[in-house]
Amino acid sequence: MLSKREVFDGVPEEYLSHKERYENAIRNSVVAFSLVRKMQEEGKTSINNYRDVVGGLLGSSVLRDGSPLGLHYIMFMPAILNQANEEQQEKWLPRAWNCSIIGSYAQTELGHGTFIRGLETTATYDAATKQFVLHSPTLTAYKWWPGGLGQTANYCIVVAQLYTKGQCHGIHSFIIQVRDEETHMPLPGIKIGEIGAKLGLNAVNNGFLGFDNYRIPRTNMLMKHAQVLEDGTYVKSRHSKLNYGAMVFVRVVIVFDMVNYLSKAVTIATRFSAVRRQCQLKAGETECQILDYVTQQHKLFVSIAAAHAFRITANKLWLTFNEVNEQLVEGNLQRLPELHALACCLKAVTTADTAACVERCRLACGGHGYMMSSSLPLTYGLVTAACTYEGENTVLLLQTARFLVKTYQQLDSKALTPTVAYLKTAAAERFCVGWSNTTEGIIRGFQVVAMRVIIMSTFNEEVQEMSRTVSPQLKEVLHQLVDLYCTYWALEKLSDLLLYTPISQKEVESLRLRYEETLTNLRPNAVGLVDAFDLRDEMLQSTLGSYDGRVYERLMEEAMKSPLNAEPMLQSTLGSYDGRVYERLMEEAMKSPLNAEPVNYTFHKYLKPFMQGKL
Ligand SMILES: CC/C=C\C/C=C\C/C=C\C/C=C/C(=O)SCCNC(=O)CCNC(=O)[C@H](O)C(C)(C)COP(=O)(O)OP(=O)(O)OC[C@H]1O[C@@H](n2cnc3c(N)ncnc32)[C@H](O)[C@@H]1OP(=O)(O)O
Ligand SMILES: Cc1cc2nc3c(=O)[nH]c(=O)nc-3n(C[C@H](O)[C@H](O)[C@H](O)COP(=O)(O)OP(=O)(O)OC[C@H]3O[C@@H](n4cnc5c(N)ncnc54)[C@H](O)[C@@H]3O)c2cc1C
Repeated sequence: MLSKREVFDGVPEEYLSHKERYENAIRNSVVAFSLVRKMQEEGKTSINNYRDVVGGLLGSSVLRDGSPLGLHYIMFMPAILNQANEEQQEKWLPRAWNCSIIGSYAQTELGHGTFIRGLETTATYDAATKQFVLHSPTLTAYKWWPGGLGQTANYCIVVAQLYTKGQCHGIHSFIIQVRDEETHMPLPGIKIGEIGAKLGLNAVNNGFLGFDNYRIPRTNMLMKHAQVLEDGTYVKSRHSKLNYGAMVFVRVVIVFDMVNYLSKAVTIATRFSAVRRQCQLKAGETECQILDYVTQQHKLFVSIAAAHAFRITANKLWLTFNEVNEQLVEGNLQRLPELHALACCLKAVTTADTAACVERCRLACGGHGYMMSSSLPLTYGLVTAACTYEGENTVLLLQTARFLVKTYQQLDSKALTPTVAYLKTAAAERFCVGWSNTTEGIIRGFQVVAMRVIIMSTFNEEVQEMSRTVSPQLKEVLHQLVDLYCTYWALEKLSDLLLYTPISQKEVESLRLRYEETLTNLRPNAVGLVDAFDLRDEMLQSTLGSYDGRVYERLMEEAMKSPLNAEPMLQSTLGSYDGRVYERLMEEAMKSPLNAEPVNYTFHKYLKPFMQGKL
């Protein structure tokens, strides 16, 4: 539906100013998200399954550099679902869902992003008026980063330190109106604006927000988990981290988002590598497709495998997320730490790997990959941001490490949840079982090393399962992809395997050979494998990656869109296509600075005195 809309054509965004980009992004987002609303009206989507539609839309590249409405769907609504009680959901969700209000999520401040217990914004309860007073006591207390907050949102979820009866109860969430619903002017007591240009996501309208003793009704505190009663009494949540649920949701969604971007980047780079020819193996021979070089295959093929591995893992994570949430509704909090550790780890590993793979895809396209029109630089800007937002990756990995260490310490006393059951066998097998260069052997090795084992074993299990129903040819290719993913990471993480498993030098050598053989075996199917991601040209938006392979024609067409090329390249008064020779000669003549004034000053100073014989 979207690809039929002409609204996405026009001047490439790179040539627009920062302000024009924002205006363009609003125009395009309104077209895109009005389709979501239409689908909702036609019963094709509902609030319960909009992750696919909205996630697909944001990750599709139709909105190339992000959207100022993204946070409304990805965080504002999930935060209401996760943290508002039933009454509050009834009040706010219908308005949010039909976009009669647009929201953002304001947690991070100038001074604190990671350490959220250190946030400085205060929400102090005034029992006399039954209101909370929101205040930013310092510059570092200003909210900084929230997507869409600059000029777009009129509401947002604000995370602030809750004070009641003189006591601080830690951070809680509040729904806050920041702009007038009619005029869109910031409300008194609200200081709001946009934070400025960034490496990427420049259409997202990230904002800042400060409060000057700004009052909101008591009922605007999101009270699903903890409450403040009318007299100011504080009622604790069952678990202090239940308030972090929206972050867990977004971390899960980000894993799906990485699948989109990785498939896109590797489709572009693989198709380009099939078109591009460079160098002769023997003098006089046709130049080779660069896709035939084993070094090029090494750059690209692991991304094809990783895209499948991440998709399968994301689906499994989504199932776990829903299972644990159902248990939470029933009051069972047992698997919350496991879900948190899983979401942290998978968000961190998939964003870091995707960013590295997208950059490899860009390098694999040589100079042309450096062009904005290839879509690879923008894609890199989008995925590298995900390494930082929604929890900086190192910090998230430390959260997972904390969970693993804790679990390891309780190996003998506690039953292990499914995702960490491997720790028991790994602990027992360390150095006891020999190394084996098979997929299962590598997975067993990684169980000891405990990195990426979740992703690897899930990928392997799912492919084993699929193999029962697919053709023998497809089965073979799927197994090659699993093999490639496992051998690639075994070679990348050799130091860990050498340190913690009995892998020998000979086995490393044969692993390397096996890896190269798998690359060669996959080569004939490489283009077919990326075609199978089924990404339309309108989504790829790349000069290098289109299905028809017209790489060079598209590069030239795009170059001609540069405003610098708007003037005729011939730059000749005599040779223009329209034949307006004399008019052009006159137009050019009028550009002479000497024609800017009717009489030049030298006439009066030199020429006239000279002509009158006075000089
Ligand atoms: C399709 C579209 C896809 C993508 C979106 C596209 C565009 C959107 C772009 C950007 C959106 C970005 C939004 C944001 O960035 S919003 C801000 C996000 N901010 C963060 O993520 C902050 C990161 N920091 C934290 O999460 C926490 O502060 C941290 C977990 C690091 C520490 O929390 P805290 O200090 O409160 O806890 P600790 O004392 O360290 O731990 C105590 C205990 O609690 C456990 N814990 C922590 N978090 C959770 C949780 N969420 N659930 C369950 N348990 C949790 C922790 O492990 C400790 O456990 P234990 O060891 O047992 O004591
Ligand atoms: C594009 C983008 C969009 C965003 N959108 C939003 C939004 O909509 N709403 C919102 O509220 N926020 C948003 N954010 C903010 C984002 O959530 C934070 O930037 C992120 O959580 C990281 O926090 P920080 O910037 O404070 O980094 P810092 O925590 O200052 O990190 C700096 C360095 O310190 C290290 N570090 C910090 N703590 C530790 C530790 N305990 N141990 C070891 N190392 C540590 C980190 O690993 C990192 O190397 C966005 C950010 C970006 C980039």
